[in-house]
Amino acid sequence: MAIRDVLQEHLDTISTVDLAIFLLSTVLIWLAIRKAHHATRGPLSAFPGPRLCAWTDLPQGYWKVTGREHEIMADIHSKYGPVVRIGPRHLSYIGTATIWPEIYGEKVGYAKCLPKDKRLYDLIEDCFGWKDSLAAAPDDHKVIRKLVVSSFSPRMNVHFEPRYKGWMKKMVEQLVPIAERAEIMDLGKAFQCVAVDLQTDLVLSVDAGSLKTLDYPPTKVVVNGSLQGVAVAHALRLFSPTIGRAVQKTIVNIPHVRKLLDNFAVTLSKRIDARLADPPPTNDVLTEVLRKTELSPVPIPKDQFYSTTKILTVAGPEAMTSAMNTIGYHLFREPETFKTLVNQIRTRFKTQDDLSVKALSEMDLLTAVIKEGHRLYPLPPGILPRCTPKEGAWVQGVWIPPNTSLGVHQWATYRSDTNFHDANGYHPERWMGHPKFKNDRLDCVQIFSVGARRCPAEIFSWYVIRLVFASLLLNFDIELADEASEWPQQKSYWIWRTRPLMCRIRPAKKTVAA
Ligand code: HEM
Repeated sequence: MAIRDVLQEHLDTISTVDLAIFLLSTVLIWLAIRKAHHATRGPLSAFPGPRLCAWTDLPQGYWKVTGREHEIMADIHSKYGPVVRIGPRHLSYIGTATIWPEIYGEKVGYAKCLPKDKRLYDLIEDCFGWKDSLAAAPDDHKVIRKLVVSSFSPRMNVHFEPRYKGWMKKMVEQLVPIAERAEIMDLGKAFQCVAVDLQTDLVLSVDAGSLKTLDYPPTKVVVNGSLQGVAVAHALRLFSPTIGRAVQKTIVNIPHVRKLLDNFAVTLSKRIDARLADPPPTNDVLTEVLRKTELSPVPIPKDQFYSTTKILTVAGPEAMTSAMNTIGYHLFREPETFKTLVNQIRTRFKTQDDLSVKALSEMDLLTAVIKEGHRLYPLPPGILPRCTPKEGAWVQGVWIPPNTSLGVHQWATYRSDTNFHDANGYHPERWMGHPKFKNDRLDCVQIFSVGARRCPAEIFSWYVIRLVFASLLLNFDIELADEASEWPQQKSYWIWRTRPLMCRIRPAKKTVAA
């Protein structure tokens, strides 16, 4: 019998359902073999890591949702080494002075910077519809960034110094009555309020009025309320960008959530419109942004201009507050460092008016305290993910295949014993050349990132953080309250969900007994 006849005979006896099951099984088996090959023999199989992570992004997604991803990743790095495979297409690195520029720096010229991993960065655009510089694609980013960098130049910081000092005075005035009653308060509120008011004034010449109430502004409610949702959306996008986006769209369109997000965006838009209609007598950041917009050889779309202005008034204060919380918490719980710094400040400056950005930048202990705080609770604690392009990329002499998400894990880097002596301990003296810490790799700390997409407001942040702490220590005696004992247990959902920083404040004595 010819082969054709045999096949014909069998096909006649196979039902359509059997055929469908057969085809489906074949596809599933083929997919399973492909997955197994990618997990165990693919180009990333040479990297160590938890076995399940080579097969699926589920563990990584789960860690993100728990809010404890930072600690889990530090454990994973100490078990598997400096480069770990944390997903089928994900690598996490312990940062060093050379790894940072390799992943985040310009490779050859600007265009060769690794693009951001959209699975995280598109989340913001999909929530608010903002096309800001954080999430912008490389070409758009090039244009948007020019709008903001000059606003934070050293020259502009000198121009803005009287404004900074004005806001410090207002913060102190608001805290004086509380100190006179020796009350316990959440000092995090003072950090948040001064950051929001100062920044809104700087960008839009508007008084946001937060310090007047000394309470968290409405933006904080939106940010804190959405953090875990953002982590869930991110986790789903790792698993499947399409499903993740669909679920996120469903959530943000729940009427209550939509209203909250829209109110948030509309309030900001109205503030920008009001400022545009009524220019202030002295230049603010928007003056600079408008000037750059007019000079730009490429027309800047209106939505990009608004989004950029919005991100400056929202992302900045959030980052500053988070940084000041961690710097404060660690400083206030170390009596020796605290007393030494207080005495230095009260000896050098007699009144609030004496504080100047230049003089403060010469105070080594203050600088060290800020750096050590940044190191212990970096923002963000996790990875700023980048993605390899279609031709792949070379990192540390190893070829990484296309569409691999990779980045430096900040928390794991800064808590690694390979980089720091007593990595989990608080030692500002490591930044002051103390011999005990001579082997510390201080240059692996890049809290503001590096390369074309690093933070444009680094100098500004330094100025303001120094002024805030000097103002507090000059005017108040501060003590951590028992209620602050749980502060370190705060969770991270890409950024920190900060816990209250409960402190008792009193009017300052002249110097503090050593
Ligand atoms: C201690 C405070 C701050 C820290 C630790 C910090 C950290 C960072 C980091 C790590 C990035 C890179 C993000 C990425 O690669 O996705 C970044 C970007 C950015 N930061 Fe900051 N930042 C701080 C304060 C501020 C302030 C006060 C402002 C606003 C005035 C600001 C505005 C921005 C903007 C606009 C970007 C996007 C830059 C770009 O894409 O070109 N930051 N920041």
